[in-house]
Amino acid sequence: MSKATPVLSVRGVTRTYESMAGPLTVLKGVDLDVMPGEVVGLIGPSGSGKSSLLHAAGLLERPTSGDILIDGKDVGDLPERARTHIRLASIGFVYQFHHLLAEFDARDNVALPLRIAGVNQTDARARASEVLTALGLGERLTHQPAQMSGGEQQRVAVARALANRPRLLLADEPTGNLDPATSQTVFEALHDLVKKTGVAALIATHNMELAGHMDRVFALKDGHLEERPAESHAY
Ligand SMILES: Nc1ncnc2c1ncn2[C@@H]1O[C@H](COP(=O)(O)OP(=O)(O)OP(=O)(O)O)[C@@H](O)[C@H]1O
Repeated sequence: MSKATPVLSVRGVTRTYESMAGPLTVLKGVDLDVMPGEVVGLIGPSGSGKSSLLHAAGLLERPTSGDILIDGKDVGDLPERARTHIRLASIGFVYQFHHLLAEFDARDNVALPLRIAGVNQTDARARASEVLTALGLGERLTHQPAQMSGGEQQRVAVARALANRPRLLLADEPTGNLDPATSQTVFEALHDLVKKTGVAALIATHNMELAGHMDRVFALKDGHLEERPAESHAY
């Protein structure tokens, strides 16, 4: 039986920034595979390079060296247009701050990227409603961000990232702005949907309680990834 292909493969990735004090290498040869339906946690102190790794994995930046493979395909040598296409079609992002559009309701915030991807209004709204309902927001479809709690707003951001049915979900401190109980609710909703849809998820977090519920956890230390022993007890 052939082994499944990872959705994301990071191979020997390095990232060096030029700074006033000289070159700063934050990633020193990172290897990581994330499989379909897997939730992988990325931990490490502030400045250890978590966002740098997510930006490389999300094709937002090119690593200094090493390869990024999406569904087994090396995307490093592709022109920017092709990388943008893969990003729009296959990768969803969730950030610490939701960046929802204030004048749009929940459904239209989620439908917007689908409209940009060419889905018609009726279908985009139907799919947005479906994902929002799956995240427990069926009663909030026509609420604007200001009419929702922080946790609800962040679940809308998760719905927006997943509405296009991406292969890969990248989240940078998705619950960093929420209180512990709300963090847990948002994470549970995200985790549940990842497991249902089979998307591969890589989630940077400072929240060790949440990290304990992920399938595997890696710590970034001195530019390298170290796997942390599983203490996970799945939801
Ligand atoms: N564009 C840049 N130019 C120069 N240095 C940068 C740049 N981006 C990041 N850095 C530096 O690289 C290091 C890693 O940053 P990064 O944002 O990846 O860390 P992080 O682990 O995500 O931190 P945090 O948990 O605070 O978000 C930091 O020291 C940061 O100052």
